[in-house]
Amino acid sequence: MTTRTPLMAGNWKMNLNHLEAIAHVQKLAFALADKDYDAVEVAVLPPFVDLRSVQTLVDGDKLKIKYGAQDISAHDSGAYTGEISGPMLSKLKCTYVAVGHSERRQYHGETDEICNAKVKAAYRHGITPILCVGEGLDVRKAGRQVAHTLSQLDGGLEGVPAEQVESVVIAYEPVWAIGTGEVATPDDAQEVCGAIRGRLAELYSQELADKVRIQYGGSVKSGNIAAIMAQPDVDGALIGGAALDAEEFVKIVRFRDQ
Ligand SMILES: O=C(CO)COP(=O)(O)O
Repeated sequence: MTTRTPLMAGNWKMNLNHLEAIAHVQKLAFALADKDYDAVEVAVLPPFVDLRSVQTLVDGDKLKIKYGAQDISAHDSGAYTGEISGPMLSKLKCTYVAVGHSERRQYHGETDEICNAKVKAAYRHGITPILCVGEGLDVRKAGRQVAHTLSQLDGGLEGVPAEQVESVVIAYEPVWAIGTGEVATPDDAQEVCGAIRGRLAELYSQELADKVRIQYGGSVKSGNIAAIMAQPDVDGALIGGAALDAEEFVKIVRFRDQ
């Protein structure tokens, strides 16, 4: 059985300008100790305009915090007004990029095909995609959460070779649990995260599936993270609101102490 280092990633969404970003990362760096990073990988996903400031801070102070973007263009350059490309993100040394967050799917019409092109764009430029999947409330009520989420997984990874997929991060974020305070139960999280690993084993191999980190996201807080992390197929969290409070985020990183 492969040991997977949990990944705690803060998705700041459209919060914190570049000055606030510096102050926030400094707070995290001050609070986190070397031993925290031995047990957990810590990452932040700030808005695009903050990335240069975060990079300068992380590089200059040799911080162990990783960072990445919240989106990537499927295209590498050209007439795509408002888009940010893989080459731009890799030049800023982004480790991660979120792909297909439910807010992008919902408000920006991102389909599985678009997400798939973005996953491929990330890999073309050495950036690890965090592919976000998860069902809305109607699908959950109909009991179709596993089928729905696996079809987003299939669509997002279509044609991506095993040597790339083994490094992918999958974030299971049930839409009804995002920003609502309505956290999925640990069993709900395990049901779908376990099914995702099962599908990866079917599509690729058990060995590959055992390497892939699967995060849970949706109203994660210091008070519920330990129970979620106790599930065998949950390898970290994608944290929205609670990641904007440095103290709370550090407590989540230290979930073993909760
Ligand atoms: O969407 C999320 C992270 O990507 C979850 O957001 P909340 O933690 O605010 O529910």
